[in-house]
Parts: sequence; C-alpha cells; structure tokens
Amino acid sequence: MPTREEILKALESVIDPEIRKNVVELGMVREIAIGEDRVDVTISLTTGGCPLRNHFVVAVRKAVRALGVEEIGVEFDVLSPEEKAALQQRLGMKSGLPDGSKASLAQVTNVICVGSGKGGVGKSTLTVNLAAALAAEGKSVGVLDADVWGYSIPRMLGLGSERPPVSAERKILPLEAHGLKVMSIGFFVAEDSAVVWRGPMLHKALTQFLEDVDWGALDYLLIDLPPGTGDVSMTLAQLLPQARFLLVTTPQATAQKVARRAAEMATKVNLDLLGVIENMSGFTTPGGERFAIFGEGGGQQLARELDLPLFGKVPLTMPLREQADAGEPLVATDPDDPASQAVRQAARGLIAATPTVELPPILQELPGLPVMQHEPKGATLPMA
Ligand SMILES: Nc1ncnc2c1ncn2[C@@H]1O[C@H](COP(=O)(O)OP(=O)(O)OP(=O)(O)O)[C@@H](O)[C@H]1O
Repeated sequence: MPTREEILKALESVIDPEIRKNVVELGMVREIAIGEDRVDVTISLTTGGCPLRNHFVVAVRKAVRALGVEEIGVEFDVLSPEEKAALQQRLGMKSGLPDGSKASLAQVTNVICVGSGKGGVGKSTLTVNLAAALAAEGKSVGVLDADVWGYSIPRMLGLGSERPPVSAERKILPLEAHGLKVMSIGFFVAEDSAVVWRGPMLHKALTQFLEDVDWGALDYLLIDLPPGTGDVSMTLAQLLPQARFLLVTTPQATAQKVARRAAEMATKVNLDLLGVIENMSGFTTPGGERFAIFGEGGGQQLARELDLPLFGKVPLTMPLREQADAGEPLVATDPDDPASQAVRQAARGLIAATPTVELPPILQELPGLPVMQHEPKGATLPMA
C-alpha cells in the first residue's frame, strides 16, 4: 500500500475547479485512512451542499487508483467557520469562498472530449450519434460543439442558428434537440461566417461555454473538439481537470498516426485517455460484399499502442451521412442500421468504462439536505 505522503502527493492532482488550486494546498484533505487493501479519503468542503462533490469523488479515486489501490472510499465533511476564515485569508479573498453553485459543470458526471487529430474522420457525426445512443440507454446527455472553426453539430441535430435563451440567473440555456442539451458557437455567429479566433479570445469563448451555460445535471457531456490539437485542448485541460479523451480514427494508417499525436498532446495537458472508436470501417454493398475502402486495423492498432479499449468499429453507410445532413441522428431514426448498431455498442462500452458515482449513504440520511437522485442512473450527486 502507498504511504500517506505518497497519497498526499497524488492528491495534488485533485483541483477545486472553482478556486483553481489543489485540495492539498487548500487544506481540504481532512483524513487519509490506509487499510489493508483500501484507502479512505475525507475531503472537507467549504459548504455542506457543495455540488462539486461529484467532481471530487471522481478525481480522488483517479488519483489514488494511479498508485495501484483498487478500493477507494471518498467521504466528505465541512470546513469549520474558523477553518473557512483561515482559508479565505490564505487565498487573500475579501468576499466569501465559492460554494459551488456557480460551477455549471458541477452536476456533470462525465465530461468526454471527442477528438481525432485528422479532420473529416467523422468525429462530429459520431459525437452526435453517440450522444443519442447514450440518451437511448437512459442517460442525460449534453453536447458541446467546441469545433469553433468548423461547427457542424447544430446542423446535424436539425438546429438552426437561433440564439439560446438566457435565464434569470444570467446563465445561457442550452437548446434541446432529440433529448440532448446542445451548445455551439454556431448559435452566436452568422451562418457560414468563419470564426478566426485564436488564443485569448478562444479561451474566453470556451470558458464562457463551460462556466456560463446552465448544463444542469448530466450523466455525460460530450465535447466535439476541432481537428488537431493545440489551443482548444490546452484550454479544456485547464478548465476541466476531470475530462477524458475519446479518440476517433479511421482504419487508415495515416489517420491512426495523427490520432496518436493527438493522444500524446492530450496526455501532455493531462487529459486522461478513455478509448478509441474506429469510423469508416469498410463498406458492405446491398449484395453483402464488403470493401475495406480505408484499409483495415487502424483503430485496433491505435488502441493496442495506447493500451486503451476499442469501443467499436463503425462502418461506412449511406444513411449515416444522409441522416446527419437531414439533422437527425441515425441511431434515433434507424437503430438497426449497421452503423447505428456499432455506435450503440460503443455507447454501452462507454457506459461500462465510465462508472457512475455512488451516492454516499450519509447524504441520503441527512435530514433537510435536498438530495437529487436519478434512478436508475444513480450517477448524480446532490445539489445545493
Ligand atoms: N460512417 C460513416 N458513413 C458514412 N458517412 C460518414 C461516416 N462518418 C462520417 N461520415 C460523413 O463524412 C463527413 C465528415 O464527417 P464529420 O463532419 O462528422 O467529420 P469530422 O471529423 O467532424 O470533420 P471536421 O474535422 O471537419 O470537424 C460527413 O459528410 C459525414 O456525414
């Protein structure tokens, strides 16, 4: 078993997304209990109703699991008023500590960035269809189109360039389509106009999407990244220490090599890799003859090289393209199409690979604390 010091060192990777400092530095690690085959960590929150619990459970488990510990318990208590005052002083804050209520991603269990490296491999098509397949499995799902240069999600979900409404709390409300919550840069710029944002402006736009959009409680937020790496993944890694990266590639060796570079970049900026989906994996004629138009095996090879699961191989089918052009996810309109079946299988694999967060029993028993439970999902923790 790791030592207390090793665990504390690992917990330095657990960032409070609002204060943007790690929990060790913030003095929020109350207790570390090292058992024979398990570790229990108690995190002190700034407020009992802090909706960031969910984020901390996932991040603490990930940090301690990296030390080879299988069984990890995460408990919570609340900083005393004196401890809070001391923390506030240490941070040089004049006003109160954040209570988590402004973090619009606080109730999002899984944030998954879908990226490819190479353009045109079907990243947006798969994002939309995976989202619809996750929704069909009973999950609550949001889609953020972060492909700021080539946003195509609104079109693929049949949404125009209508501006999203703003709530009384001055939060931007995502539009809804096919049971999904959707946000895209495309809602804010004139149709077909090119967005030439770089560096700080891009950072600002993405920050706003992530912080000012009222996503509410979601099991999954899928983020469609622009092709390539760079500014967007850097920004996301800074803003979303809990995000994971799903790689899309075609069977072609060139696409797979570029995807591997994207994976390396993601790792560099500390985005955890989740798995691989191969798209455009062969075409079968109505007569049953199969053509490996883009070759074979790229997804499998990429998954093997990176030691990741291959969630699926989605074939080329005309309806997948046609339905995307018509603004409908194929998995919703024709779940039996071979491409739909492959995407649905990938969604089930994704669900299995992203375990939902258990509600700590103590929170279910606390009187007077509003607890929001999502049966049968059981994935979302209480909100303030
Ligand atoms: N499995 C498939 N079968 C048939 N057509 C597909 C398939 N996957 C994607 N396409 C089509 O290929 C084109 C490119 O797909 P898409 O726009 O999703 O790629 P992308 O990787 O997001 O591109 P970009 O890099 O420009 O954002 C689209 O016309 C889409 O409908």
